[in-house]
Amino acid sequence: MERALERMEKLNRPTLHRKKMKLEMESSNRSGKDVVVLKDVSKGFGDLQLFERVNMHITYQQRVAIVGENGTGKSTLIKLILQQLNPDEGEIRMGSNVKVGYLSQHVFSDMKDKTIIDAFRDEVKLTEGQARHILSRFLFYGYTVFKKVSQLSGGEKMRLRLAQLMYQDTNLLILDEPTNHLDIESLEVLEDALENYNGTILAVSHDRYFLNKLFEKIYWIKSKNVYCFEGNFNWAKERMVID
Ligand SMILES: Nc1ncnc2c1ncn2[C@@H]1O[C@H](COP(=O)(O)OP(=O)(O)OP(=O)(O)O)[C@@H](O)[C@H]1O
Repeated sequence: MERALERMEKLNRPTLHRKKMKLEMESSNRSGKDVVVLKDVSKGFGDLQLFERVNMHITYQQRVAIVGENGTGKSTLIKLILQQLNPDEGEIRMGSNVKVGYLSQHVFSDMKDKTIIDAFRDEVKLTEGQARHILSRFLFYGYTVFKKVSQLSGGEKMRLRLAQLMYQDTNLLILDEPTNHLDIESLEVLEDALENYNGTILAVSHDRYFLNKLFEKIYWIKSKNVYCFEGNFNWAKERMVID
């Protein structure tokens, strides 16, 4: 609540203090129209049945969010789509030429000793000058690019990972709770980047402001079912309460 108020105050300000980020996002090779299709998918762990006979259909350039109470299986659904887990039943299909970029909450565990610029250039082949120019758009100015990844806050790590994903050859971004623990400036960078992204976005989030601002289709997990709403989060919420 406090953070929501802080954000509203900031947004009501006539001018933002930082320079608006301008990204010419490359979603180079587009994917086919069908991006992710789930047909009658069921998944559980032992006695815990998470969902039964779930269907999903995500098409190119849709902004799709998965919501639901804690423990309903949102991250599990993402892991199924990423093929990190297998379904108990049903079929999961990725469309043609889908190139996934995944932003999880546990990034860079293997890159702790690298600097920001080295971690970025490991993933995106650019000269140092080009890399520094891009990193400044993600709020890493001047000598901050030489800071070690191990010293970064959660918000800084997210910005670095986002910078990598935006300049890699992806056309489907999968984001697991991307706004968790972010400061206001990092939230704005994230929102700007996603607004400008040319590909498809699939995110798990609890952040209502973020959900309403960016997403047009909601999959809501409740009581082992997944309900689909072609509208924003508030619209979906009204219908979930009525049903
Ligand atoms: N590999 C696993 N083995 C056994 N149980 C698991 C496994 N992964 C997840 N679970 C259980 O499945 C349930 C759903 O977990 P999941 O992380 O998908 O939920 P979630 O909706 O993403 O939750 P949250 O909103 O709290 O992040 C939880 O009870 C979790 O403990």
